[in-house]
Amino acid sequence: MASIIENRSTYEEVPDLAKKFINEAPVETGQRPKSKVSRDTLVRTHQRHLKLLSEETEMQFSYFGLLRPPYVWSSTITVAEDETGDVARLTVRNLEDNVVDPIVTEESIIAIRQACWTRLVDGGYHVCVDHPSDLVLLEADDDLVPESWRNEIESNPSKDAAQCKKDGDMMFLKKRFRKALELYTQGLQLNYTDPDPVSEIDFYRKRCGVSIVLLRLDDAAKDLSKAIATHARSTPDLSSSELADASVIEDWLHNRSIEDPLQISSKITRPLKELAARIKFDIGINQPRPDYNLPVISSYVGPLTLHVDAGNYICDAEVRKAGSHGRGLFAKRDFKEGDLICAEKAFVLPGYFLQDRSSDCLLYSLSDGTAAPRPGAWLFKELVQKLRWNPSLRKEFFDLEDGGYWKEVGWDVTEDEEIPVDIFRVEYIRRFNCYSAPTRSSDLLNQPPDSNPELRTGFWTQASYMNHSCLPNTIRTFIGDIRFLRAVRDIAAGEELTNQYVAPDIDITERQEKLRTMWGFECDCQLCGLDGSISENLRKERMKQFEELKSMVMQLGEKGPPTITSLKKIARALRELEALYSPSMSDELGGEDRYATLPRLALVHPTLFLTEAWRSVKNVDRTIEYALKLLRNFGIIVAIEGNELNVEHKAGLVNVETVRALNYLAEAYTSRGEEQLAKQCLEKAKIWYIVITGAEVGMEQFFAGSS
Ligand SMILES: C[S@@+](CC[C@H](N)C(=O)[O-])C[C@H]1O[C@@H](n2cnc3c(N)ncnc32)[C@H](O)[C@@H]1O
Repeated sequence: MASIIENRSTYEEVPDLAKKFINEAPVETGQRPKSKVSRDTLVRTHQRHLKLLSEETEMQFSYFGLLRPPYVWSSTITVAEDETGDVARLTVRNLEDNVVDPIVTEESIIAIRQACWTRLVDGGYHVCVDHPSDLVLLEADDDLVPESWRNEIESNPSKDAAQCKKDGDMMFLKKRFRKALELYTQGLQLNYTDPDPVSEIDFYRKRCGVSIVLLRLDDAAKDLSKAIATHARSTPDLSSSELADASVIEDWLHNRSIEDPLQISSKITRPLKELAARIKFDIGINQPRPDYNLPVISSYVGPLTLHVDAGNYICDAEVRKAGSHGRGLFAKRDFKEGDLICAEKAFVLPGYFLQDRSSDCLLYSLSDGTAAPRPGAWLFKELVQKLRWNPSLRKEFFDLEDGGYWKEVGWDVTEDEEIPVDIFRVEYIRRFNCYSAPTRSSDLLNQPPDSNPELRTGFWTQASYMNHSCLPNTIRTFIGDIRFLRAVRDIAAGEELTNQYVAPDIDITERQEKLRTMWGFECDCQLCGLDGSISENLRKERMKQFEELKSMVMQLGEKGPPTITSLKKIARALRELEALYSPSMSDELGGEDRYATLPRLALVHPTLFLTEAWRSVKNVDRTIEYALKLLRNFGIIVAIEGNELNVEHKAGLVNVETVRALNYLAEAYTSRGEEQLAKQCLEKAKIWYIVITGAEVGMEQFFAGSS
């Protein structure tokens, strides 16, 4: 047990030092501290840190890293003493703490479960609480509070229920949400002594609103159920209805259905109805059909308005065993190219961009030395909090892939037991299953090729069951916090749905290395099977020629608009590289065209360059030739018979470049007067546009001038 004797400060330790202390810890485990820093020294140092933080200067401590204030997000550090007068630094990690609404305030009395000490370089000691539920704030009259401290504690002046409500409202306005909760709870207790249903409903409603803000959805659902049941019991028409039973309402709030068979929404007042809608949305509603007004959703989404009020449509895909790949997501019905297969709202999506390198927070894994910068750390923290406060959401989350962690260290949790929120397990699940997402996938189309698009990292539960393929049959896109999954080609019921975790590197060795280190597997898709079966010599030769071509292209780019001679030179070099994929030129391809329907990744970039270059010099025939080659190198085989365009891509990659290639073809066919072919190219390009952006939004501008 410890008492907070000094105001808070937050900062981080250098992870390597923390690791060193952990390694040395066994020698001192179970002992009382050997050396002590005096209370005065500790408080003085802490005050210096606080001053530095408030002055917003950079700090260089002997045992802390070079950091910028404020460090409120990852851990909270303060000074505490126990009843014997021993003083130590106290670090609490993963607490939903912030400066405006602090949890551990000055003079708080806390009990720590499984308190453990580590030694600091200045000889002082450090109590560390890793799991937020290991820290309990005690009330002044709690039996655990030492006798000697009780006399010093001022007792709370007694209030009546009306005063509690007023003070709670004030705290809510000041964003002191936890204090508001406390006051509403106190008010409710006082209300029991002199029951008044109107006041009771009001307290439950207010407490429910605060819990929603704090993402404590289970608590919010409990309070709203009680508010509705009290309302029903005190309304003559409803007093003997099912609405008077709070457990019926609670089940309805949790059942994820859009159905309302008891007409609960229409029988309650508007404020209660709005809270019910909020809770159901936040827990997750599943709708049976893929009907979304995408232009409207897209229009109000922005960096500060990521959260979309829409239900999930996830019912036409199911989780099943996927052979050696563990579990996977499978189509429950046939889908046509371009169809929406799933739409899912994020379980958690914090607002930080991955590019935000001002790392005032780092999530450091002492076990494998990996470090996640601020957006990853923030995602982890929000996951911990959401799971901690909402036991109803845990089963779904903890069923996900954790790389075998829980199997190794965990135990069987029975149905009636609460699943523990093991923070290491949360972190493993985060690492294997998070996705990066733009605000809107269509925004990415307008960015220059080498720009660094603004992405966030978030977590979608159903998406977490999807396995990777370098030649996927679906593409995921985002509008705000909703993830859409569309079919790249026709998919039959029962087929596994795959997507690309990352775009494949040209070289198979690099490709597999990335998948192995980040997700612990090697890809066995058709392309990896073939690329992996050819000799190292041929692979190296391809890469060598690719690099040479790339530098030719770059040099040309620096010299201004290309000349016809220079383009012909690059086209010659490209033919040599093409030969390395051709059956006739290579014994090891065995005379067979093994790449006949597969992407030839090393050829993609030079072909793209030549397509755009021929278009820029207005050579229509060459533009058509190279646009078709570009599609072919992405594994998309286009056959033209008369006026008919036939596009086959069972193992092809659809992306912005292939949409552009079709657009260039449409343009070129139009200028040759082959309107029918142009129309078919454009129709296909428009379907693929929706596949790669999620919606038709922005399509007109993208294709402007080519129809
Ligand atoms: C996002 S989860 C996908 C769902 C996972 N298969 C499961 O059973 O929960 C990612 C993990 O799935 C496995 N995985 C995904 N794609 C795979 C593939 N192409 N081959 C083998 N394993 C794969 C890897 O273990 C990876 O870490």
